[in-house]
Amino acid sequence: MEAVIVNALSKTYGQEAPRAVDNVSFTVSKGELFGLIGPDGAGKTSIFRMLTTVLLPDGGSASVDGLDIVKDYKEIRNRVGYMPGKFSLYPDLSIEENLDFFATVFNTTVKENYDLIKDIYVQIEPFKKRRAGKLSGGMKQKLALCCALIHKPSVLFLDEPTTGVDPVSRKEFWEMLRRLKEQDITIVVSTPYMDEATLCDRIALIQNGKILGINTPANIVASYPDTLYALRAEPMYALLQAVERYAHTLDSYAFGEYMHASFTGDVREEDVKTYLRQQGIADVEMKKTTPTIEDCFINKLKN
Ligand SMILES: Nc1ncnc2c1ncn2[C@@H]1O[C@H](COP(=O)(O)OP(=O)(O)OP(=O)(O)O)[C@@H](O)[C@H]1O
Repeated sequence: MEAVIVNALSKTYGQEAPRAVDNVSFTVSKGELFGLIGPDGAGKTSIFRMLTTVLLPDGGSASVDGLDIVKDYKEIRNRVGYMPGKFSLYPDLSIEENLDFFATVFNTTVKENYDLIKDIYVQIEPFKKRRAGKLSGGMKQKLALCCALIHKPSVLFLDEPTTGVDPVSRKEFWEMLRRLKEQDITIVVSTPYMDEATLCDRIALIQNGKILGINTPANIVASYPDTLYALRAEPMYALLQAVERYAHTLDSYAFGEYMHASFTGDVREEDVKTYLRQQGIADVEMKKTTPTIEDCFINKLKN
């Protein structure tokens, strides 16, 4: 069964502006962990806001848990949990006061649904008297997740939950999401971190309000159309410029301590190295590399 159905959803802010969300369609199955992957301004937040009924679409339709986001907005609000990208807690309330507050808003108690948040809450419980404004990024994020879960939603929307959080807390957070998924909660999560994309069951790559592709991370990587190389030489900027100038280069960009590049099919590794030697770049390390989601994203943007 589909937990979320999005059909040609659109949103424009103001008359002159380009569409922030442009004819977006996708579905999310019950119990699926679905990722919206895209850079700042891609339209992720606008999609979340429409699906959680805090923003009206101006085109298309969508349903969550079988309910229409416009007609059934009141009922949807009881069924979804929403963790907005920006800090959503009350900084002057303590951890336990924040949680109690969210439970009360939804006519429930922390006790009633404690099982659902237990794993996460025990990690911040020692600090339960501390004000939310004084918590570390990772702790705030755990508390925000508890608050979004406390009314036992069937669909959880998490907008960039790990932005600005340290790597260890990010890893823990994704482990928590996998455990929630086992409890049959459908999760739609957005992230600008490409490495997190691989942790989703399926992802939608999104840019300028449009979906560039939807598939499992493995299938997205498998559908990368060219042979991708990682190259390195000293100095890197000379290598980058030389590869960019090369007539047979399809795509080239810096990637960590390497650069990534793809070439037209008729070019062999030796040809590239010969060309680079002619350009005065001798000691080139060049190897085939498996594309990451980020490479796939860059490739789709170009085509
Ligand atoms: N209230 C608003 N008024 C005008 N334009 C807006 C408004 N909210 C968003 N936009 C514009 O709509 C586009 C999509 O923004 P949105 O916040 O949905 O993207 P995003 O992928 O969530 O990015 P971010 O992580 O920066 O929030 C952007 O160009 C943004 O400037």
